[in-house]
Amino acid sequence: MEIETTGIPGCYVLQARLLRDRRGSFIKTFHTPRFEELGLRTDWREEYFSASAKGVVRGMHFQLPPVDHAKMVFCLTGEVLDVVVDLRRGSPAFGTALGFTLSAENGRGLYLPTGCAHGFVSKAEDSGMYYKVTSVHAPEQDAGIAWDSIAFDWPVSDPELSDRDRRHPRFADFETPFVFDAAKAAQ
Ligand SMILES: Cc1cn([C@H]2C[C@H](O)[C@@H](COP(=O)(O)OP(=O)(O)O[C@H]3O[C@@H](C)C(=O)[C@@H](O)[C@H]3O)O2)c(=O)[nH]c1=O
Repeated sequence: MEIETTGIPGCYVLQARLLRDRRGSFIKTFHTPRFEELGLRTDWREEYFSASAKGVVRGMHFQLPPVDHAKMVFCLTGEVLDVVVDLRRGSPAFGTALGFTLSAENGRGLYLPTGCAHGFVSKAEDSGMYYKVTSVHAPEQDAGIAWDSIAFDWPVSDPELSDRDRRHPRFADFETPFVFDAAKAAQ
């Protein structure tokens, strides 16, 4: 596993080693000693996956304090354009939205620190997204901002959305509780 920095402090592209043989491929998505070496969190509390049809948008999601969490995501089937927005007041990247193509083919994942919103658009007929998060699901603190209220040029204009995702506040109206701490950017 190698990591690449992004324009959002503490948010990293995870480049897993993709091993191929005549049966198919093998990708390791998490290795405790390697994550510790890289200064990333290893205290994952839940994992889950979802499948999305082409053109579906999910997001932009995060959990509110005190049950906010770091998150890591990989795309196991299909392909997504994965999107991250920095919601941390005082961050040099506050409000910055970045997109990353994740697929089983490229073996790329994303590590998001606390204080970032996450979403994606599915670019394939069946995109499977796999997550780990550092706190358990808390429905009351499970929050979001509207996918189309961020500074990001989505490749879709009228995507399939959940009812919940239609109701999120706009980024400009969201009073963020997250504060940037440079010493803990990846936490
Ligand atoms: C996220 C989550 C949802 N659920 C339930 C709530 C609901 O009935 C059903 C589907 O939930 P959602 O509509 O929130 O699923 P979804 O829109 O796929 O939510 C996901 O979106 C992406 C962008 C993320 O970043 C993830 O962390 C997660 O928030 O699953 C849980 O029971 N536990 C969980 O951890």
